[in-house]
Amino acid sequence: MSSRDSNSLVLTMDDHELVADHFAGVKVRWVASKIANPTQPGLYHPAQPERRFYRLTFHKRHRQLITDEYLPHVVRVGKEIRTRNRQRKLFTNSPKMWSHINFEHPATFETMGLDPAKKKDIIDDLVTFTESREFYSRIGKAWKRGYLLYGPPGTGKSTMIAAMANLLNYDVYDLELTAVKDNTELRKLLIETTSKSIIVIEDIDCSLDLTGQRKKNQKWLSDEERDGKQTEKEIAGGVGGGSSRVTLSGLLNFIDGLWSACGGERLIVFTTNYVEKLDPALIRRGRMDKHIELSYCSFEAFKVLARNYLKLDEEEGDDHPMFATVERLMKEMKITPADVAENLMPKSPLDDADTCLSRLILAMEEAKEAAEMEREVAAARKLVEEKEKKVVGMVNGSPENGVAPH
Ligand SMILES: Nc1ncnc2c1ncn2[C@@H]1O[C@H](COP(=O)(O)OP(=O)(O)OP(=O)(O)O)[C@@H](O)[C@H]1O
Repeated sequence: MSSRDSNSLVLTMDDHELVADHFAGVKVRWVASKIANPTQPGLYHPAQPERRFYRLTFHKRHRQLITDEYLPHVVRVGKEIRTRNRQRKLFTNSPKMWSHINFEHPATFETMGLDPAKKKDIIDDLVTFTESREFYSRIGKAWKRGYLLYGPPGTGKSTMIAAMANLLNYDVYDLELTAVKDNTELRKLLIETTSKSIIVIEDIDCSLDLTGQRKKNQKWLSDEERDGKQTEKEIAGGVGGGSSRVTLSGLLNFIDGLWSACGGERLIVFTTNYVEKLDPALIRRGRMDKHIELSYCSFEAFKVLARNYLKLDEEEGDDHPMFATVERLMKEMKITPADVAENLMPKSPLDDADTCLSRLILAMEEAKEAAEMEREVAAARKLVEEKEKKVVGMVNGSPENGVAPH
């Protein structure tokens, strides 16, 4: 039997069935029982459901152990199982409210092309976070952690968020800031998020005007605001374009104050392709606790992808004859994990590992040539520009720019 919105099996006990359990060397017995409701259904008394319960029996000398340790243990493990089995959700914000679909992204850290040491560091950090409820409460900090994922497009930022959610069994709230009307709406949406969730703001550099300056394109400002009746500070950092007026300060307030007060186990993840564009206030430690750079594919990361995509066995997976060429090329040019993945993907049922690796090598060689060509063109252009400057300098007679005519 499966629960309403989950694919996992749910086992139940039959009436009067007995199940034995052992805890700290003590044997206990659970029996499923029920009591029929004594009231007869009638016109004014609709039929009441029977009362179902579990009877626990154990030797009386273990009473303290059972009440102090065993029962809390059962409750805790039960909650863990429920969390593990529940169907997770992907929420997106349509105007004013969250709507959701089932979250079924298959990415895991195992399948991610990432250096093993970096992978371990991130997994350890996440697992430590989830196990630190008491630590956070002892030091008086809200049980939350901020991650900043940055790097070029196609390096796995979104994939990593899915892997995080799958590792921790969290829901994902994908917050599109440009669809949020103002700070009040932002606050409302964030209060509605539940515990054990990841709140994601992708491409944060595109979502907020993080320079703290007014954007030139201020279509969303009313005439009053444009006339300066609202202070510069109030609107600074508002979302450009669209009709959103979420501000940087609104977002910071939420991260520091309100959200912290919500309690519960939450991660917030920002992603960006341009970390240097972000306001330092937004990403300082304490707000974004862990900064993770996702970059071009390393040889170690390639090996993970190759093993997964090409179904290489253990031996081949580490030392295929074509790997040496890939390793050499990776030192000479940059390729994103997304491009590696795309080239390793079989394009026909006849494609075997060698075909896919040859395709990758060809793509890398072509990209390397194109990059070299681009470099040569750029160098030639620079040379021409410098020569032009010199000529202009000579014509103008400026000693700084060229040789002054006598
Ligand atoms: N490190 C990786 N490991 C495995 N697959 C990856 C990795 N990086 C990228 N991919 C593959 O490339 C595709 C695009 O990756 P993803 O969307 O995660 O990149 P991104 O960094 O979020 O890009 P963008 O900045 O454009 O949003 C994914 O569907 C995935 O299949």
